[in-house]
Amino acid sequence: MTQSIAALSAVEVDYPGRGRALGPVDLSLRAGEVVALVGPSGCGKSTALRLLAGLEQPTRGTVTRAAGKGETAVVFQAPTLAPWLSAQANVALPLELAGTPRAAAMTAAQEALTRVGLGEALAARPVQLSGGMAMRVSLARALVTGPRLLLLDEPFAALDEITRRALADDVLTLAESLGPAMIFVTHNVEEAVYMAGRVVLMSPGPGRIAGEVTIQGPLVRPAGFRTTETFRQAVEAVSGLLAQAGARAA
Ligand SMILES: Nc1ncnc2c1ncn2[C@@H]1O[C@H](COP(=O)(O)OP(=O)(O)OP(=O)(O)O)[C@@H](O)[C@H]1O
Repeated sequence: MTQSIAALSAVEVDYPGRGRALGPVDLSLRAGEVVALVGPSGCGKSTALRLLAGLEQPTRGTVTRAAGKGETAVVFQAPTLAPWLSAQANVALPLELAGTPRAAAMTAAQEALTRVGLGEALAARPVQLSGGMAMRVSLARALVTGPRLLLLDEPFAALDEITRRALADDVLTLAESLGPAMIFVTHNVEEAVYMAGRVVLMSPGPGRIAGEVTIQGPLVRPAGFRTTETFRQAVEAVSGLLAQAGARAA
């Protein structure tokens, strides 16, 4: 059986004054797999991601993480780049903080930026970057340390459709060559089905796993995948489950 990189077992989260926000939830991420987390607003997707990242502890239940802190990378919707640093220095930062000498960190950052198509924008400051470029820098910064686990919280939500689609392909190509287990939150059903081998649906009140849809096919999707019957059926299945989860939320 493929190794579990991170797992939630019978996990529950209570927030003071709010009661149970999440659980019980069981969710396991295997090495090299791409999982999408979809569900109505407030159903606990970000909380589940923070637990898997080790950024938050559950009230009850167990979080198992084979990927250590230094092997886990998180990308948020807002790129959170340091405005006073160049793109290259931003990407080099996590390596430098981990003790890599500056010259080696800058070389690795150049390679990572080249991989995401920004080899010509090394010296650019964040203010000079478009939203899509800033997200690419964020991705390069997340991947430069060679994480075993990559978590993305609505990474493309602020971007236009064409940029989203280009980035989706880039992320899959990078995931294929670098091999981290990847889990991302999205509100976009087509994006979830396109990018993930497994779409996990959550329902609110408290947040639970409401269902799961597996999508066959290679990690890097072939041209025209969005027009295939496999894609259409998976979108229909996820949309059906999402409607049920939403009805429970209403
Ligand atoms: N630190 C906190 N204190 C109190 N309540 C919280 C805290 N963090 C999250 N919550 C609550 O827990 C529930 C789950 O929140 P979470 O952000 O995980 O949901 P989500 O599915 O990611 O939502 P969205 O899609 O809107 O981003 C929500 O009702 C939220 O208000």
